[in-house]
Amino acid sequence: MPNGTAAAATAGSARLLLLLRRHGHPQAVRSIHRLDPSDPFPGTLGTRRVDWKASCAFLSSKAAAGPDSSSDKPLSPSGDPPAADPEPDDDGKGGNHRLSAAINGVRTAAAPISNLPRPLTIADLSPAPMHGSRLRVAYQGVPGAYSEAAAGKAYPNCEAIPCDQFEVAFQAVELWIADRAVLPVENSLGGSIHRNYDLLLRHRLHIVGEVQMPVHHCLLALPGVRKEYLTRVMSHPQALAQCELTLTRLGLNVTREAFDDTAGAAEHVANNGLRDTAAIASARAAELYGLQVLADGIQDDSSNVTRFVMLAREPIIPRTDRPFKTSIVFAHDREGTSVLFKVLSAFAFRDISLTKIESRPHRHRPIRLVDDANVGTAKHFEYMFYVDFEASMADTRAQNALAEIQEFTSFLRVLGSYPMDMTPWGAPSSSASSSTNPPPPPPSSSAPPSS
Ligand SMILES: O=C(O)C(=O)C[C@]1(C(=O)O)C=C[C@@H](O)C=C1
Repeated sequence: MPNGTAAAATAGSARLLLLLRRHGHPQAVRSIHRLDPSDPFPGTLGTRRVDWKASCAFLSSKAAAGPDSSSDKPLSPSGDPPAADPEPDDDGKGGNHRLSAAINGVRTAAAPISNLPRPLTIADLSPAPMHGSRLRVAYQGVPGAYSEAAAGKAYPNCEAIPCDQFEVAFQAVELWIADRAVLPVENSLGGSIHRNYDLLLRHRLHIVGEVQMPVHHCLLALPGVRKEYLTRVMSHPQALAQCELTLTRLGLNVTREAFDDTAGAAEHVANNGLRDTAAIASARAAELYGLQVLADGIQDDSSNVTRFVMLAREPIIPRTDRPFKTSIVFAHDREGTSVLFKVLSAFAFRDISLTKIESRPHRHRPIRLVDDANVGTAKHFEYMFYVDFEASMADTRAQNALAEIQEFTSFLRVLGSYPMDMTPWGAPSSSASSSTNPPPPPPSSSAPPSS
C-alpha cells in the first residue's frame, strides 16, 4: 500500500474509532446516562410466564455453577459486565475457546508456563457466548409468536428465550442471561413500534442486525367453534390493527381485546376454553396450542412485513464490503426549526438515502450529558429523532455526515451500524412466516448448553 494511502487509512480508522467512541461505543457512551428516577427496570425480570421463570431458574443455576458461565464474567457492582467480548459478526456462530483456558482458573500441569499473550486469530473474532455453543436469543412473547420466528431467521439454531415484556428482553441481554435480543421496530401496515424506540434510548444495547419477516395472520379458535359464535377477538395490538379491515369484511360482530403477543392470545383462548373468543396469531401458534384455523391470511395487505432489529451488548465492526445500514438518535435544544433540515441535508449532500425517520416526544424524561471535565447536566429535549440511513459507519461519507450533524445537535448517539436485510418489503407472504424461515425449537425442548 503506498504510504499516502496507508496514512489515509490510518487517519480514517482513527476517525471512525473516535466517532464510534463519541457516539455509541460503550467506553464513550458512559458520558450519557438515564436520569429517570421512576425507571421501572431495576430488579424486575418478569415472572408471568412459566417458561420464562423456568429459563431464568435454569440460567441462574448455570451462571452460579458453570465454569464457563458467569464465573468468568461476573457482573460488576454496577451491574455492568466487566469486559467486552469482541462482537464478532452478525451471524451468531462461534465459541469461547480463547477465554476458557485463561479464565477457567486452574492451570493444568501440562499447560505451557509462558504467560505471554498469544496472538489473536481469526477464530477469536467469532461470537463468544459464554455458556455453550448455542446462542441464546431473547424475544418478547411466547412460543409461536412472530418474534420467535424472527429470532430463528436472525440466528438459525439459536435457543429462543421467551420474555413477557420488551424491557425484559433488553435486560436479559444486559444481565448476560441472553446473548442477543430480537425485537420488532416497525411494520409495513401498522407503522412503528414506539415502545422499542424508547427502550433503545433508555438501554445501552447496540443494534447488530435487522431481519424482515412476512407476517401471515390466521384467525384461530377452539376446535368446533364457528365464526358465528364469536363475540371477541384478542391479539397483539399491532396484529389487531393489521387485520382491522378483514375482520369487518368477514362480518364478525366482535370486540377487540389487546393481548401481550399474538401467540399468548392463542394460548389464553386454549387454556381457558374460551368458545366465544378467537385469537389472531400464526399457524404455528394454532399447532402449538391445539386451535383450528377459521380463516387464513387475514392481514389487510398480502405483503405485511415486520422489521426486527437484533441487539447485543457490543457493537459489530462496521464494514463496507456489503450493504450496511446505520441507526442514530439525536436531539437539539436550540431555538429554531432548521436543525432537522440541516441534519437531513447532511445526508442528502452526500447521496446517503434515509430509510426511516421517527420522532418521539421526550419532554418529561431528562438525559444526562457529561462534558469533558465529567460534569453532568440534566437536559430536557422536546423530541428525539431517530434516523436510519443506508451507509456503514466505516464509510467516510457517513463519518463526515455525522461529524457535521454533531455540530448542530446537542445529543447524538449511534444505535448501531449493521448489515441490511435485503428482503424486499413487498415480498409476498404467501404462507405462514415460519414456513420459509422455520423458528427455532421451543426453548423448553432445547438441549441445555454444554458446560
Ligand atoms: O405478538 C407477536 O407475535 C409478536 O411477535 C409481536 C408483533 C409486533 O410487536 O408487531 C410482531 C409482528 C407482528 O407485526 C405482530 C406482532
